[in-house]
Amino acid sequence: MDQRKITERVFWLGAVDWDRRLFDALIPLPDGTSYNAYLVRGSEKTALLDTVDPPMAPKLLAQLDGAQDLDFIVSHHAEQDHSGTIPLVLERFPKAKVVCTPKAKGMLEDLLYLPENVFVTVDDGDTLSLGDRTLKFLHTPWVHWPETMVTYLPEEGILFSCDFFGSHIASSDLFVVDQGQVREAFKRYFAEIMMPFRAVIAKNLEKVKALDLRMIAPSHGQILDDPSWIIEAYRSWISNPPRNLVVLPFVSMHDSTRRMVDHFISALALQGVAVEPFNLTVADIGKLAMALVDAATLVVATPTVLAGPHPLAAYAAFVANALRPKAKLLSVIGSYGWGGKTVEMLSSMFFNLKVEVLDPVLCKGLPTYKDFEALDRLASTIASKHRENGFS
Ligand SMILES: Cc1cc2nc3c(=O)[nH]c(=O)nc-3n(C[C@H](O)[C@H](O)[C@H](O)COP(=O)(O)O)c2cc1C
Repeated sequence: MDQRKITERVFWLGAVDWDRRLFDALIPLPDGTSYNAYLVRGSEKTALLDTVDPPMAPKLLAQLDGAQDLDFIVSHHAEQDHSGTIPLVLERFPKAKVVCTPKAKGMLEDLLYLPENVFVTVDDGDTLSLGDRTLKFLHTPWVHWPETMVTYLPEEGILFSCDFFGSHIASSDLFVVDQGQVREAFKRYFAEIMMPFRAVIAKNLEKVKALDLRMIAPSHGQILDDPSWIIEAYRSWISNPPRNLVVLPFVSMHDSTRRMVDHFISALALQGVAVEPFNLTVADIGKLAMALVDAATLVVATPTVLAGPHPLAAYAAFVANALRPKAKLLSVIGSYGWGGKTVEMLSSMFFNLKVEVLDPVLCKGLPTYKDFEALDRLASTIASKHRENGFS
């Protein structure tokens, strides 16, 4: 992809990664992704905002072929998918200065071996004149690392938001064309990357809302030329009360837990509670994260294996705890053969969540009618607690 003009003074550079299917060695990318860099050409100075993931460096460098000068490389975020090509850009433009927060400076030194003398650090609210264009830097610590910032271009009303408002989408459309189509990608990104920092994101959302905003240009996915809907979507994901929904990650080796899960899904449905089950042997962990954005209740279903939960259930519990969803209720169901500490071990893994732990339902071997009755009671308890709390 060649560089693309956004306005007379602002250009998209970067790479569309159509084939990538896994991010951070963890996150599934069903739609690929992009690494967006932006070039702002003022009447006197030129700035490149972020770079690309190192395997894509040749694409960015080719887009910079023929560029006369580059005065600044703004690094919003030290993670290598945005910063990793800074050393190569500096080789091409040795006089360029790297503009970042004081915290990012240390991190870029650590992560990229950048020497101290290439940096200009900026405080929250600082501006940098490029002549007839101005870069205003807004610190956004913990969106989603401690060193992050965003850049506002007041003359154009553009916010270069880096990972904030990002989405993993590979597309030839520079701008969002169909909000309905891309909403899930934005939600997936929020769930996987931003949800653990909800309180901080809420504050930064207020900062962004105060700007005269015509465009949000993130570092992954498409540019938003109608920023209002994504700001409202973020607000709802952060602040809306949880929904009348149970997220049910499960695993079963010999069908006993599976039979409990099937019964429990029906029992919840009969009580008017929505359920999203995730078979952990095949589940897309991004979809699980998205469901956790909304769910009022999390129930983990697992057999006992070597005295504790099945490792896949432990993995799902670890991820759910790390994402810090707004769930208010938690329980465990599953089957065992002779004994173990499955419930104790799983419950102790949710130390980040402020949840009420409901009585577990464990059965020996295959579930009997008594176990199904216990599952009915658990479903009924969940339904009434959802009703009492007004989760709809
Ligand atoms: C590798 C393995 C390890 C197991 N370890 C335990 C254990 O430590 N304690 C226990 O009570 N049952 C243990 N079991 C038995 C299972 O928990 C039991 O068969 C259960 O009913 C399986 O549920 P499932 O049909 O949903 O897979 C183990 C089973 C397997 C295959």
